[in-house]
Amino acid sequence: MSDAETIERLRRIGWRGQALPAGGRRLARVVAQHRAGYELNDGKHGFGAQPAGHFLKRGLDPAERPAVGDFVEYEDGRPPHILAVQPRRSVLSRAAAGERYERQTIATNIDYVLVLTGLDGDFNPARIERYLSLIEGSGAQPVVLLSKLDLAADADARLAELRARLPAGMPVHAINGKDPASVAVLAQYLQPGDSAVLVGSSGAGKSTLTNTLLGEQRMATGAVRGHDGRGRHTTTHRALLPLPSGGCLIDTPGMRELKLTGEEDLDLFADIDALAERCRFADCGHGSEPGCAVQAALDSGELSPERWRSYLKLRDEREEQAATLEAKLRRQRGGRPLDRPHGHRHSRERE
Ligand SMILES: Nc1nc2c(ncn2[C@@H]2O[C@H](COP(=O)(O)OP(=O)(O)OP(=O)(O)O)[C@@H](O)[C@H]2O)c(=O)[nH]1
Ligand SMILES: [Zn+2]
Repeated sequence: MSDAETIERLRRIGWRGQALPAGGRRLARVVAQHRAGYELNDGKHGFGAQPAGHFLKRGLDPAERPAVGDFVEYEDGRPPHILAVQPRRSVLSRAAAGERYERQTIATNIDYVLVLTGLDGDFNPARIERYLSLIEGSGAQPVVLLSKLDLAADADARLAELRARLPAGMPVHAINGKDPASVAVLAQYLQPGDSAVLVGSSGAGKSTLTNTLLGEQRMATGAVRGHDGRGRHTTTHRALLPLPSGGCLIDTPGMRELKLTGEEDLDLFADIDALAERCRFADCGHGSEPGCAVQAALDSGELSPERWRSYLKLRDEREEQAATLEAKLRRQRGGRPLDRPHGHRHSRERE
């Protein structure tokens, strides 16, 4: 196969690089990560691969290991070996829930994160804001999608509520995930070379929307879920799905259970931060302090009470999460605080 053909094939699965690697190395995208190794796709075939030894070294920052979405250079063999990870254009990550403090990479090289919420009982603006804060800083663009438009009597009110809460300019689309005409509005995020992930709680309609985008029945949906009818997880694989519109969808069950990392910026609430800078006291608690710009904005209606409450909730959640992570890390280091190098232990303890 010619280089031009290879490049064309890789572009189809989201590669944005210019030159193919030299020295007999090939390129493919990581579509799944298992305990036993990786699954790669080169735009034509899926195949298993192992990471080269240097990726397994203890003490290596987990962020440097190959992750779903990565374009990797590999060497053919039995099995093929991943030798290098190409620079990433975006990284979605969260705090790992495990023993040690680690940032877990959920997916890389994602252009759009489609945050899907049903306009039914699933509808929860606070949860949408949490997703958005997870995406903040990743390099990917969030898009808010509301499914089950066909079932919702109060869709307009819910849309208005949501738009009032979200930052201006945040794309929001209400769709019927079962209807190709309704879903067509998403083509702008799924153009050739684009990579998107679909996140949202179980039953929100991720598989349904994926099927409509694919134009075929590729994934098991809740409709064929069988006896319990409660919408338990049915999607058991991760995959890279090239779409007819030219983009591709990466399916990452890892994002389903959302956890804040304690590291996110609260950039979503930049307007509130700007307000707080106008408070008379730099350490204003925005309660009953004199000259509090936040309270003044609440009084004048410039800041809505809902938005202020979500800000406080998100901030508390983030602080709690950060404290948990810090406690974990401290336990792991034998009780020493975070930034204390081993050699300074005795002198610091006398302080
Ligand atoms: N009427 C209507 N039903 C929908 C829509 N989207 C999803 N559904 C239904 O909602 C149920 C759950 O949809 P799924 O696509 O399985 O949800 P999911 O997010 O993939 O769920 P998990 O696989 O558990 O994560 C199914 O019965 C779908 O048919 C929609 O836009 N309109
Ligand atoms: Zn204040």
